[in-house]
Amino acid sequence: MATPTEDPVLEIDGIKGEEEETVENNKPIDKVVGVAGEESGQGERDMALSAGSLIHRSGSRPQLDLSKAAIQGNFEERNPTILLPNQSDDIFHLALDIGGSLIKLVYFSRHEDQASNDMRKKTVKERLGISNGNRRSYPILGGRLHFVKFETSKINDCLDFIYSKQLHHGMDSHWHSELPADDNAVIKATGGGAYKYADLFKERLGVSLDKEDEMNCLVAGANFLLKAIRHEAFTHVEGQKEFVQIDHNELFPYLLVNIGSGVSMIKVDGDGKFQRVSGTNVGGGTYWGLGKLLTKCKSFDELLELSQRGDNRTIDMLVGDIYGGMDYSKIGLSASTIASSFGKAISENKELEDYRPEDISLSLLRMISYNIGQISYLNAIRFGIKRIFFGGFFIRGHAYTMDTISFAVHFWSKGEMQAMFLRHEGFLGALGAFMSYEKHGLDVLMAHQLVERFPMGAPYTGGKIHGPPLGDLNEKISWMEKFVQKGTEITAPVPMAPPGTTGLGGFEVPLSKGGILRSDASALNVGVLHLVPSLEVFPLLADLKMYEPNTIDLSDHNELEYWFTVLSEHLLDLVDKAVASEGGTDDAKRRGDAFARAFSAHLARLLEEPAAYGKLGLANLLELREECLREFQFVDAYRSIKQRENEASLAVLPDLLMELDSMSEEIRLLTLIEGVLAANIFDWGARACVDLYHKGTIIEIYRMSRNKMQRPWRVDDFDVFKERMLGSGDKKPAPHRRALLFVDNAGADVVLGMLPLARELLRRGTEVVLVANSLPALNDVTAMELPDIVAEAAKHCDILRRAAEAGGLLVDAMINTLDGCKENSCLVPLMVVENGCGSPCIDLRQVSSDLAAAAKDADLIILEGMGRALHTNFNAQFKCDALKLAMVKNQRLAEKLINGNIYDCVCRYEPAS
Ligand SMILES: CC(C)(COP(=O)(O)O)[C@@H](O)C(=O)NCCC(=O)O
Ligand SMILES: [Mn+2]
Repeated sequence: MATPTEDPVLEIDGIKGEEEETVENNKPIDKVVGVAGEESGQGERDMALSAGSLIHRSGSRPQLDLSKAAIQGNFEERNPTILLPNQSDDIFHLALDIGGSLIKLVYFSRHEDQASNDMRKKTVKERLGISNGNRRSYPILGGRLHFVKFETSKINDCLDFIYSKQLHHGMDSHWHSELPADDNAVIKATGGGAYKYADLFKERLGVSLDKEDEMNCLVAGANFLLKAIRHEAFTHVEGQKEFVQIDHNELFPYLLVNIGSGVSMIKVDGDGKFQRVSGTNVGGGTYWGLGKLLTKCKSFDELLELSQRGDNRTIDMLVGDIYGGMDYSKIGLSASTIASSFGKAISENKELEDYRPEDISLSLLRMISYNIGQISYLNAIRFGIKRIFFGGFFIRGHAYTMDTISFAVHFWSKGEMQAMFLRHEGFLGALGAFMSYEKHGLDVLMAHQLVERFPMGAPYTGGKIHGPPLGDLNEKISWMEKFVQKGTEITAPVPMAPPGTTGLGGFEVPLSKGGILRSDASALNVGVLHLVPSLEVFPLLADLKMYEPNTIDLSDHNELEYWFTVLSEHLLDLVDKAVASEGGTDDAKRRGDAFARAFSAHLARLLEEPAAYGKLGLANLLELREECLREFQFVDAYRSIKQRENEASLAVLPDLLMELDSMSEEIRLLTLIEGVLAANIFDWGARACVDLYHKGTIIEIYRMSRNKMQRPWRVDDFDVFKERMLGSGDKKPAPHRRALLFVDNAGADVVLGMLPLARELLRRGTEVVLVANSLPALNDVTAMELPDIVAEAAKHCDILRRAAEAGGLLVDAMINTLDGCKENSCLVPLMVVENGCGSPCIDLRQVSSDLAAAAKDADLIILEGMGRALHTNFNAQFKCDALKLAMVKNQRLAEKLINGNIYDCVCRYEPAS
């Protein structure tokens, strides 16, 4: 049996961390499930202990209040501190939904970081007018919300799990094991099991279950998910998932159909405003109960799997059976319509044993799903509701079930209504129970503060615990090694029954494609939700509703296959670099191997079902790769390459600056833009460029690239840009107030390309903010690395030095400034902010609050590189002037996007719209 994963996690954290919650080094009452004292857990605990004395405590029940949460951190921190100004005391940990077949857990854990004390960042913040408001000055808070499920029949495993993580205690005893457990500990719980198992919880864990109304919880959970998670709802028609963007203002009313053992139909009119308008006793329990009796199946999933090989025509009475093979066209029924589920069994002289269990299961599944779809439709009609969301563990991500329900809704509504499903369908109740704590703060969070990630395990196990929790990375790797053997079965497309056996012969025909039906029926397609209260929408987007970051939509299968091949081919080289970056040790090699397996498995899964992880664009794939590297603790695979290229480029920078200074303004501007485009060739993420590096030194390649810069470029708006910058004739336009320069790669790209351009803007009186990644991605320069690079460059350039001083980038110089050198206050500053991401691309719906603050006074943005200006944001429209600069380092992209060739350049200038 595979080891466990607890996958869907809401992380309340500046930048993500490890997915697995750590396990405390506590002694068990009876049996500990988990790994004691593993490294990260101990670290987390130690930090918590040392900071504990700073936290104000009271005797009241611990609560979590995320309202007005804001990040407080510095460039050096991996997990910047989040301050919760309204967080009064401690936090509460756990909420449960104990259903007939599954127990769902939502629990919160938090970890601490040191407070930020970075002078450099503080000054930049002051410059940018970012205030810390009324934040309290204790060093907290980051955390995660985890989602886990167990089979109810294995409730003891669940209790062990809760015990091993000490989830049943408030934070005090969790982090201070010497403190006595809280005798009055109460856990919010919903579902029938909250009553049934209350005594067991008291007996085993000494906690009381505080029962929450199930409907209340379902609605609260659904409302939260539908408002806060971008790709939560989807339609499922003929095997195809389509994500539906729900406008918050148009969400209500909707019909929530929760299909558990029985079925509830709830009309939802708002937060806390709902009415159970109907239901049916024919639900998941009926399918499983009857199915068990009729087929001797041992589990729900086994029964579901059987249905995939079934042919219901052998047992259902079809219209054609009654009408001699003819349609009953007068009332619109085709011969293949089910006239009566199981109806054939009356007329045939057969016993139960004469029917195939597969056929019985399919007939049952169709009977129940159609029936639920039909009753839901009738209720929607009754209340004039257009949208129906289906949830509950009956569905469990099973394609055929969803298709059947969708078909029924479509059929009866004559296409007027669409069934929709929820990716986190199984956790509605538990999430709602969590939200019933007095102050949980989740409801103030918005879509842009949630980032969904897909750590290994999540897509396959859907948060299901199969054994003790994964403790440390080592265990995860062992699990990966086992997983990969099994994973070949899991990830490879499931061989299906020939067409006609599953879909044909029914109540009209939902044409599910065979290959899309999966045998692992519990695939919920849920990832990990990181909750990052500090993220904001980039305020300069012209129209958020119209904004789509991805230029390449991978729903075109050819495109998908092409990019998958590119990424697969790149994998070996990447693993080499990653392993080398960690000293090439045996441990690094093992992790490298695990990373390669994990990433390949992701690719295989996505190739099989591109919508498995939500809406998929190229940017998501590139980010997935970076996240996967981090999951296996490769912090910065290109670290030494970046250093080497920085050094080489800094060495030639003074000569370049001298050369530039000898030019006229016009020629200089052109040379600067050429320089940016030419230096963008240093891209370790592009196959063609990596091959180039074997053929020459950095400086040789740079020269070659510069010499090839012939205008016109493939996209060439330089003249319009020049006019805006320099004017024409006597007209001298005012300089931009502030420019945001989204920089790309380390080395020549930033040092010989973007820095000289920044210098030119500074010289003209424009404030410059260099916007760089928060976390490493390929050879992209990070915000943490930039100040040193700028400081080095400033040694050879007065303009850069003074601007960097004014922007607080040079710490020593800044101290002088503080000592009384007033002169600097009138200088134009050069600053650095982090963008909030760790990917070669950028989704401007989710950027750091620092960047959002810096954007407020900006009237020019310059996006540089393939990732930021082409793969994403090529079509983005801005409220201010925008310049997009990139060299296209991929032949196919060049053909598709600009009808050109590899190494062609893009200089797209778009004045404020
Ligand atoms: C990963 C990248 C977007 C990085 O490009 P950059 O933003 O550094 O210009 C780019 O290298 C890329 O799309 N690479 C994959 C395509 C290829 O190897 O041809
Ligand atoms: Mn890059």
